[in-house]
Amino acid sequence: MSADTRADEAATATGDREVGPDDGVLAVEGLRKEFGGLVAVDDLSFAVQEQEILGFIGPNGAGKSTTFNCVTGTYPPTAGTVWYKGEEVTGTPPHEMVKRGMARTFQSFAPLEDRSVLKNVALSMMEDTLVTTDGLLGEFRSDAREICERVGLGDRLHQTPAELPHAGMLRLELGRALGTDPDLLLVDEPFAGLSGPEVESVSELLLELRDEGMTLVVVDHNMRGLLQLIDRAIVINFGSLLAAGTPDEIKNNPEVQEAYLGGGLE
Ligand SMILES: Nc1ncnc2c1ncn2[C@@H]1O[C@H](COP(=O)(O)OP(=O)(O)OP(=O)(O)O)[C@@H](O)[C@H]1O
Repeated sequence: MSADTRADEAATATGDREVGPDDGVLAVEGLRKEFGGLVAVDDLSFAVQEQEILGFIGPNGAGKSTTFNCVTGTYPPTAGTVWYKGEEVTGTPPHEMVKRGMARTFQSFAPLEDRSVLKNVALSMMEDTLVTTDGLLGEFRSDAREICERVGLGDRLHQTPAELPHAGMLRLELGRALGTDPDLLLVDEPFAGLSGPEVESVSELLLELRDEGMTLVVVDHNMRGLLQLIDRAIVINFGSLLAAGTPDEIKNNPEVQEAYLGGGLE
């Protein structure tokens, strides 16, 4: 990353400069989301560069999921602008954002419980196809199998979600998102409940996706896992931007340490 880009990002992070449509593959300016009297996200601006892995960090209730929900069209923002690939997409509904190449995973898994792993992934690939017969699903089956293998579920194709261990559910959630063939993937807590080796394995998969051209935004509470994975992070607290920088800059930022852990980021 050039010194100019870094300086620009620093200016953005401190609110010295407005974010615009050309600032990244995803650009967000002045995002605000209110729920009744509660301000969950307050004047948040950031940009995500193509093919980077951006960490999205903040304590519980900081507004991370709400930001994801506003960016992906699940919630209409109260104010602010979202651009994706240079086009304004503020308030565009989720199915339209998926068509434009943006996918997300959820903290709470919602696969179709009565369908196999393979069918769950195949169904995510069908987009607007309004047919759910096994015959039509068959067209998607070989690509779905490849995705299942990719996310480490190649030996569990015919199991139902209920038969999967926690890490398997997480992999299925990733598989269902990959089934939509995204250019930008927002990943909500990919490491939650995973063992050390599982964190490493999921990290490797996310890095591979990035190396193949995908852009990723990743939220997680596992700071150690996250800081090893990401190129850059933004930190929010009480819905507002607190800091932006490289993993080292984030680790050494006293405000971040204070807000996130009450000092001492490991
Ligand atoms: N649908 C909603 N209705 C009302 N309040 C909401 C809603 N969604 C989120 N909030 C509130 O908005 C604030 C931000 O929540 P959000 O889930 O975005 O935080 P978060 O950073 O993702 O937290 P966590 O790490 O615990 O998932 C919280 O105070 C939360 O209670």
